Amino acid sequence: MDLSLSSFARSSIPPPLKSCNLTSLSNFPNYSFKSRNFSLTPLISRQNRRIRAQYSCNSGSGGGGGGDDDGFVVDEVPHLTNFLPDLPSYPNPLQQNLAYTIVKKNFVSPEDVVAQKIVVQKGSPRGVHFRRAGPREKVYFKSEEVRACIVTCGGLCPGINTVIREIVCGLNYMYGVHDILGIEGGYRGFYSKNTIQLTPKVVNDIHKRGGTFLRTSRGGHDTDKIVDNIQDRGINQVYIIGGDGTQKGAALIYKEVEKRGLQVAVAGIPKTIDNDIAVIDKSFGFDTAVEEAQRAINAAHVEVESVENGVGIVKLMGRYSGFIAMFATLASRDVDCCLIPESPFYLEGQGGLFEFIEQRLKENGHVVIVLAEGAGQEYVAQSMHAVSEKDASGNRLLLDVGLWLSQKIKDHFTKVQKMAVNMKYIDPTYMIRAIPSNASDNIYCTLLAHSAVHGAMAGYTGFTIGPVSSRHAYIPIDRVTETTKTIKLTDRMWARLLSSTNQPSFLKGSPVMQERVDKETIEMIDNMKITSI
Ligand SMILES: Nc1ncnc2c1ncn2[C@@H]1O[C@H](COP(=O)(O)OP(=O)(O)OP(=O)(O)O)[C@@H](O)[C@H]1O
Ligand SMILES: O=P(O)(O)OC[C@H]1O[C@](O)(CO)[C@@H](O)[C@@H]1O
Ligand SMILES: [Mg+2]
Repeated sequence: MDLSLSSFARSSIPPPLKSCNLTSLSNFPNYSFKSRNFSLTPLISRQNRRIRAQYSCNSGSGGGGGGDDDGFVVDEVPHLTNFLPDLPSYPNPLQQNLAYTIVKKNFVSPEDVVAQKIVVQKGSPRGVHFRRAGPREKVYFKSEEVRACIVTCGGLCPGINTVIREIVCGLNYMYGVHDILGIEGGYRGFYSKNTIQLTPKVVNDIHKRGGTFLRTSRGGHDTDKIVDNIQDRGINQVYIIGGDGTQKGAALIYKEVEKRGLQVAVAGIPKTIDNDIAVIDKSFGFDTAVEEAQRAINAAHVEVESVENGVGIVKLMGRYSGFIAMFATLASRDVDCCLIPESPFYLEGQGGLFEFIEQRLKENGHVVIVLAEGAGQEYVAQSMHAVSEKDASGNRLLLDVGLWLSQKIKDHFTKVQKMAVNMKYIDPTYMIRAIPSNASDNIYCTLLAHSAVHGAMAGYTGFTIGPVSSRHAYIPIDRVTETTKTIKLTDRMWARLLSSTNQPSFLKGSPVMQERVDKETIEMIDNMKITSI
């Protein structure tokens, strides 16, 4: 009997919850629970995807249940059997795999889920959970019948090649799948290019190189043409590596595949140097990027320390989210000020950037500023009277805030303050993105790739893989695309940064900031004197 959560979802029978003390449940004779009076109501929402099992444990005087509603929610990933109910399953070939036979618990239990929030309060709802990633006892593909393909889309990021390599090797070595195609040059490669055959030998060394072995592109997503091509080529597993835009494209592919009733598993592997993908803890390549950024910050620091009134500016990537800038700043300790898209800043007057620079120059003789590329875009656009341009995927092309800020600082100090500054502007953005992944990212990429392979073989589809609260989980694609992850100015991490650099918070005097952050927070930060300069 299939005890997987998807089978519960399909049959509207909620999963057995070990946390509720139940004795028996006559409605569900196949499951035994330990408790007395119990009633149970499954609620299905979010297009039948999110399964909410509401448990009422009426156990009298504090009988140890989870309260009236313990708010346990599973954010369900689609399964091929949702639209192909007669699909046969097979024993997982990993049962015969030498490496896996010695593992104590070979397969992930179907009931294992990962909690999105791990910090909880007594009595609070148990919250959203995702299906835990890993190999399942049953698979829905015969290895010799699998024809997989891999595509990479969007910008570069350290580690893409490791993910490609590990999908190929994982499919080969764990599942005996030998037919794997590389789609070249992003989504448009499906319908405009020949494929390349990928074998462990072909991909053996690629993790040592930056970039993507399969090449990439922006734009060119045509769902019908892509799915026609998948169908024509007899592809039944699609591995799609890319950022938010790519994952939106993957969701459309999955929906079209479902509409056509094809036995095709669609697996998304989130990639973004900006670390702006929602739900997952961190994206691969991010650590490598932060580490590489240290070299640029260090260079800026060495330069400005060696001259009089040295002002170093380092521009890092981060279109809408300043994660690289924030973490690189926190890691370095040589940075005086970090500017990110989420926190509007201003230059002139009390509490402004110029005042802060002047003070640091007087105190230390130099200042280092780390700037995310998406910061201050509104000012640059105003001063350059620039027309907003877009790339092939529809992303707004950013103006060079680093050049703009360098000029503004030079002008201010020379003309207004009559004080010459020694400006050193470093733009290492592409250098940080184009390198191979470091050791820990390599391990992370391996886990992602293997989890994607296990998920597709187990018949899941329309899913993205990633760590949630430090455990790898299968997440419905639209959960990761519905919002962009940004730095919360009211979170403790940003407070850590402010108290480490002692930079202005720009809360006072910035109408935009006052709109974003509530009055109470402004007062609280003021009282904490983080803004004091
Ligand atoms: N809303 C969408 N629907 C379908 N396809 C999309 C959508 N947005 C983007 N795409 C496609 O996804 C691919 C990559 O998108 P994009 O260039 O925005 O990069 P990305 O995946 O967001 O990665 P990153 O921003 O990290 O570089 C492109 O081929 C683009 O056509
Ligand atoms: O110049 P490209 O390749 O379009 O990429 C630039 C953009 O890609 C990103 O690195 C996201 O992948 C952004 O930070 C950056 O703005
Ligand atoms: Mg994107």
